[in-house]
Amino acid sequence: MNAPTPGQLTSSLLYLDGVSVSFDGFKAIRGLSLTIEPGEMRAIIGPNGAGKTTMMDIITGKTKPDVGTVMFGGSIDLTRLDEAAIANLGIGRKFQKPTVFDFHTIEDNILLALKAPRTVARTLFWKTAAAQQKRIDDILGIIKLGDARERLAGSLSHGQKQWLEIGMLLAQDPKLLLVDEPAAGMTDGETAETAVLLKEIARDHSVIVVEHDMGFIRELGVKVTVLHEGSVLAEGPLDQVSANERVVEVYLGR
Ligand SMILES: Nc1ncnc2c1ncn2[C@@H]1O[C@H](COP(=O)(O)OP(=O)(O)OP(=O)(O)O)[C@@H](O)[C@H]1O
Repeated sequence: MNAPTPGQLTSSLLYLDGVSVSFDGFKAIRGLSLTIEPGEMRAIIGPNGAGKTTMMDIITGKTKPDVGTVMFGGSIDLTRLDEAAIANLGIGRKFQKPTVFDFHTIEDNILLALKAPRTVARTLFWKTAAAQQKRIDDILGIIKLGDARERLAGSLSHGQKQWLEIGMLLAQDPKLLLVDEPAAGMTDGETAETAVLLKEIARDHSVIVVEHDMGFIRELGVKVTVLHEGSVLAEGPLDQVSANERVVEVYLGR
């Protein structure tokens, strides 16, 4: 592959090439290459220890790669930026465990996220109360918690808390959302609703979802990347990667 060097343009929203990182001599990521196009939702699967979390840590700047290219928005070299600067560019991350403000209402949780300014431009944009309220209403509509807006976040089910946290991420208006195992611990009904929610969000955001729940991945209906031992083992539609012998051997057949 003719990898662009930092400073060169790529049309991909996110471009990883030849990325490696070691922890105490153990290579957790080895020669990882991955591209996400603008407006794409991608599912990432793979066995425990495949490097999924480490990959997310590299994208968000928590972990710096030893070698390799990590570019965002065509020309921004993420390896040179710290976590705060990367968040400011519009890369939002949702961890597995929901971290909402339990003693605030659902509406106030969204308001707090909206008021945590990602950029100066956004602060100005939300200066009118009416614009702010419309944005809150829109987000509550997307996460289907409009009727529960006055309830304390602490009273929500695990699944609803996950949706609220996704709403708080949306309030930050990210270009790319990284979502780690959203369906873990959810009921079947909540899992199905979460797939609908992510598909709606993916209409105007790029999304990377890490999941183990294959039924959920099937619902998403997007391209799947299988990670194994820190690099891409297979990539393509779910049916195609599910039929791959190596994928069955290292992951699906277990
Ligand atoms: N800070 C660290 N120090 C040492 N080893 C690490 C560190 N972070 C990750 N690793 C190792 O790197 C490998 C990849 O881990 P990672 O958590 O990225 O995998 P994963 O695909 O997210 O797994 P899971 O599905 O269990 O969450 C594992 O073997 C892990 O033990």
